[in-house]
Amino acid sequence: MVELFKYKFQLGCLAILLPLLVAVVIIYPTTEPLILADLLFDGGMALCCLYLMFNIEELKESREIYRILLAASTMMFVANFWDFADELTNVLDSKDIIEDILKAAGFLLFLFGCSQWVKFHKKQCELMSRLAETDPLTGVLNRRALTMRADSLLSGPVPENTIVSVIIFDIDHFKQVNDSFGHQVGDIVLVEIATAVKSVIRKNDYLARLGGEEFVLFLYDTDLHGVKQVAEKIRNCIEQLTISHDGNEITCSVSLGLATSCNPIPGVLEELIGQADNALYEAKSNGRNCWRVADECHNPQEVQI
Ligand SMILES: Nc1nc2c(ncn2[C@@H]2O[C@H](COP(=O)(O)OP(=O)(O)OP(=O)(O)O)[C@@H](O)[C@H]2O)c(=O)[nH]1
Repeated sequence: MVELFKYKFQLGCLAILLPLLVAVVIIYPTTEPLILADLLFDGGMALCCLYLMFNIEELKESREIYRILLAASTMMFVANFWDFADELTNVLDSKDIIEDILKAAGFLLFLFGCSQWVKFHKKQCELMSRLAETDPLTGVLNRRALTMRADSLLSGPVPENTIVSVIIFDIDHFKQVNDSFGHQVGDIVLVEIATAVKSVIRKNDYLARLGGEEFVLFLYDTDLHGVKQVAEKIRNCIEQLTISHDGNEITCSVSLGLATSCNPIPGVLEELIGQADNALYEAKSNGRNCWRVADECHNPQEVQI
């Protein structure tokens, strides 16, 4: 009901101003063109400001940015409408200076409000793209964002002989952590593990959470020797990690599957994830807390760095 009233009120305001503008054109056909143009301009500006005022009002957000824009559009509306009424009734001159000051102040405030709005909008866009790209629990990338990043990297010029690799790792017996300490502690463990892994990889390696307790790491320009070193670093750092919570000391281990490709084209990531997943399965069946390489799955070797 309130909404309807407001909508009607808005229409009502427009309905008053529009006929006034029409009246100007009809009643003053002999008016000098410049004065007529001035009248139309002031009336048009008053209408635009009124429209802006109501649109900001309808947002119902009491952010500073909207308050500034609302104040600016109100000032400009009052000044323009006043000017318009002044010219129309020929009361002229007396208050011109006040109208002009109000108009100028409103316009300056409006410009300031617009610049603030651009900054606010930029921040909102950044926040939204961060939310769309990251896993809310651990803050690492989600699978979709990882695929997009890898594909865009590989669709550009890639130097010859570039080798790309993938590591998938999964926390061992994570169900036991949840069952023993609760789901919330399980979440803390996931965050700690993601943080620990981030601390041992390069800045340009992409870490993402595939879901549950499974993570994937995309390594650009990393050959088999390199990916084995990274896998061992991760395995070792998680093995050393102790998470303290409510007097409990929680330790974990991870199993890892590795895959490498010397054909770095868009789409290769999905292929590598599939291969690394098979290798991860091998690592799990071979006692966990170890890594296996996709091509070597049928002839698994012990960790040797
Ligand atoms: N706390 C928490 N637990 C999760 C989340 N996602 C999945 N899980 C749990 O992770 C556990 C995964 O269990 P399983 O798939 O049996 O794997 P596991 O116990 O780690 O055993 P292995 O992988 O074979 O070593 C389940 O208990 C899930 O409920 C999450 O976001 N937070």
